[in-house]
Parts: sequence; structure tokens; C-alpha cells
Amino acid sequence: MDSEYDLKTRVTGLESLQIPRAGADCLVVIHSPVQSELGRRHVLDRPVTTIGRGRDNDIVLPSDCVSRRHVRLEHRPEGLFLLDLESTNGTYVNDDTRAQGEHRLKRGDQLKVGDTIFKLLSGSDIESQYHEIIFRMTVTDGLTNLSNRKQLDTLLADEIPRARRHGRDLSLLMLDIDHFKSINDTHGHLTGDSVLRGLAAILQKRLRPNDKLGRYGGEEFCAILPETNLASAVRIAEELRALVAAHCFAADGRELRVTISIGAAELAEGALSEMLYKSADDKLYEAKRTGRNRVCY
Ligand SMILES: Nc1nc2c(ncn2[C@@H]2O[C@H](COP(=O)(O)OP(=O)(O)OP(=O)(O)O)[C@@H](O)[C@H]2O)c(=O)[nH]1
Repeated sequence: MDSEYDLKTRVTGLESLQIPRAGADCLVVIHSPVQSELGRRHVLDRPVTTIGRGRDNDIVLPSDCVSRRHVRLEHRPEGLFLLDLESTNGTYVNDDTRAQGEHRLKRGDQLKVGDTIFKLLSGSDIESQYHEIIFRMTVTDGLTNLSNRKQLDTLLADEIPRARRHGRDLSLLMLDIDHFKSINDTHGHLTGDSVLRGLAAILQKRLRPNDKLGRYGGEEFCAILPETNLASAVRIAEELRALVAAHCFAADGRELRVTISIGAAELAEGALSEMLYKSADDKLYEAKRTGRNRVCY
């Protein structure tokens, strides 16, 4: 049985980008007030999928015009059925038909739930794959393949209420390559790019699957560490720092040594995403000011 955590990460993180098995039904977001949701593909790989505003739904739409439990989709031998759960604003199929009772869906149908419109597609449809590619492009950093800044914001905005709800810790690391400009200047931008890719791979390999690593910008990375207090985050940060310092990057057939500075912060009571970013960022700059290749918290 999946934990609530696993279920949610499946639909909020890059984990949701797994290619579904051929022929699996998918709901693809084709209209949303949240731009970064466009093209997101929800694979309907369970017997029942619920959609609603409440965090306990399989697909969570945090909008006032969506009911807490809004609609339920059910796989049966005869096909996929939709059942509106007496939502206030209703569920509409193909624009104007308000779903009454059970409604059998067919591929290509559009479902309007509040201000989000989904299209039911097969995972193997060219159209579904097209949406997926566009979605990947909007949430991924092209160089490192990690989450981009926008996606990090979305992930952190999801993790903060989850941590509060379950009374769990949450920490954030901001990581920045030391003297990266001189690596570019000495070895060229292609080597700089390869260092960024190599660094991303080292960090990703050490972190746990539930941690969320992204490229915050330029040579700065960010790791969201759910269920991690500050002491553990600092231990992890120290390990990452040491791993990078010990790694031999390659430049023009020669060895290149790279170090990183890290700022660590823990979610404080009542703090918002920006405050957590700022606390970790302040500590990162303290690490830079006090000599680099170190962790500050
Ligand atoms: N190769 C490459 N370089 C980048 C990329 N993004 C940002 N940079 C470079 O990263 C460098 C960052 O330089 P600075 O902000 O001066 O920082 P630094 O040299 O790392 O110095 P400290 O952070 O103070 O240790 C700039 O030269 C940017 O051009 C990228 O995608 N590829």
C-alpha cells in the first residue's frame, strides 16, 4: 500500500513523468489557471482515481471552485466511468454536458473540473506524448535534466503544507559552485556545462528518491529534503560537499577539481517558501564569505 506521501509525489514531482504502459488511460491537463500544470499527464493506473481540492485525492486541484471530493473515475470491465460526487460546480464532459449519475468516458473526451480541463488520452497516443514533451520542457532544466526553478517552487509549495499537516521536518539546501566563473574562463563554457551536468549527477546519486533536487539558476542548485531536520540536513550537506571535493571532473583530458558551498535551513513555524529560500541563501552566502567549500547553517 502506498503511503500518502508516495501517492502525492507521484502526481506532483518529476516522478509523474514516467512513460505509462502502452494503451494506459491518461488525463492530460490542457487548460489550467496554473501555467506550470499545462501538459501534466496523470496516468490512470489504479482501479479508482479521485479528483478534488482535498489533499487526500489522487489528483489534487487546489482551487476554490473545486469541491473537496469532486469526481471519481472508475475502471470497470466495460470501460472507464465517471461519477460526479455531488460537487457544487459540477463536472462537465466535452464543455457543455454536466455529468449526471454515471457517465461512460471515451478516449478524446474533455473533462472540466472547476477551472481545469483534462483530456482523456491513451499514453501511447502521439497527442499525449506531445503534451508530455511540452510539459517536460516547462518543468525541466535542459542542461542537467533536473527540475527547473519554476518546478522547484511548485514542489516546495507542495511540501510545506504536507510537512505541517503531518508534523514532519523539512529542510532546504542551497548549493553553489565555488569560483565557477574562473572554470568557464580557464576551460571554456563547454567544460563549465559538463561540470554542471557531472555535479547534478553526483548530487542526485547521493540524495534519496523523495528528495527533490533542482537547478535554481546558473551554477546554483537547490535540494528540498522532506522529513529531514536541520542536523540531518547538515550531515547530508557535508557528505555532498565532501563527495564533490573528492571527485575528478575532466577538462581537456586533464583532471579538474571543483568545490561547492552550501547553505542549510529548516522550515520554521509559520514560514513560507520565500522565507525558507532566504534562510538557506543567507547561509550559502555566509559559506562563501567565510572561505567557500563549506556548509553553513
Ligand atoms: N558554462 C556555464 N556557465 C554558466 C551557466 N550559467 C551560469 N554560468 C556562469 O557561472 C558564472 C558564475 O559566476 P559568479 O556568479 O561570479 O560566481 P563564481 O565565479 O562561481 O564565484 P563564487 O560563487 O563567489 O564562488 C558566470 O560566469 C556565469 O556565466 C551555464 O549554464 N553554463
